[in-house]
Amino acid sequence: MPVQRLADIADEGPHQDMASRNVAACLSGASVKFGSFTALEDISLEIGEGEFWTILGPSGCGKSTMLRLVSDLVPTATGNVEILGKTTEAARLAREFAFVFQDATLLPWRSALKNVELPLEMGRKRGLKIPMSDKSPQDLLDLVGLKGREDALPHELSGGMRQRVAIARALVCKPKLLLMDEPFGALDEMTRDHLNLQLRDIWRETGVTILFVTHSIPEAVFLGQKVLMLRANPGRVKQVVDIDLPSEREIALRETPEFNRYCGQLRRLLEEC
Ligand SMILES: Nc1ncnc2c1ncn2[C@@H]1O[C@H](COP(=O)(O)OP(=O)(O)OP(=O)(O)O)[C@@H](O)[C@H]1O
Repeated sequence: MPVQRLADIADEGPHQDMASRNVAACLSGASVKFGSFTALEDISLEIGEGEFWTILGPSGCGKSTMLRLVSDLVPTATGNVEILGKTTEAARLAREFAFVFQDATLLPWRSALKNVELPLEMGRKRGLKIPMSDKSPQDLLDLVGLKGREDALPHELSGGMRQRVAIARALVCKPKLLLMDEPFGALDEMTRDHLNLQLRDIWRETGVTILFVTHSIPEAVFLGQKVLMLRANPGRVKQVVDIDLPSEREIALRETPEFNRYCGQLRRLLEEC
């Protein structure tokens, strides 16, 4: 599958200056309970605007719950969560964030372009003043490498293409925060590699903050500036690992000793969780 790369990206742009960063998400001693079960406990984190965080941890440790907490889908039992200085509810109403799930959840009777336009249409129908990307839905489809496939119906697209439509749809309301829950988990390795490259490009082009849940250690290292390792029972922060790798990431990076050192470090951390 040909990959459309963004040739004109010269540097890290807004992502470079980590010292003077604004905060996209601030969690202070946040816990989540389901009945008497504590899913997340005492989570304190500051995620800077424009940063790319990946989240790893054993099955059931609370990775998805963490995204649901940030996106106002589950309440805090204790502690506090702020998104761009707002409550999670205010951030949700202002459409500060968007979700991409493992399943693209496209409407099967609408074309790729019509699926991308859907959030704008729904906003208009409800009379909501919603933010719009500087890029048109067509531009966003181009950005994710689907130029020429705008009229295709979801069943005419591959799984990877459907996920790209879902990413374009997530970007159409210009979210400041993109929450991605194993979006490439069901795809074959080659397609996943291509989409990893494209996602890095999209991140650098748009400046969006990304929280990305994955089960794959190499994917977490390849994508992230920081890897959040959660441990289980109850879900707590095990460690945040800074990934100090070049900002230009090509697939060949995965064969370097530095990359494999990070993978080894995270594998050992995961074994301790
Ligand atoms: N609505 C709910 N009601 C009760 N328990 C829940 C609910 N949602 C999640 N849980 C529990 O909270 C814990 C964390 O679930 P979560 O889905 O966040 O884990 P995860 O790390 O994303 O798992 P996986 O890696 O397997 O996808 C699990 O024990 C799960 O059973």
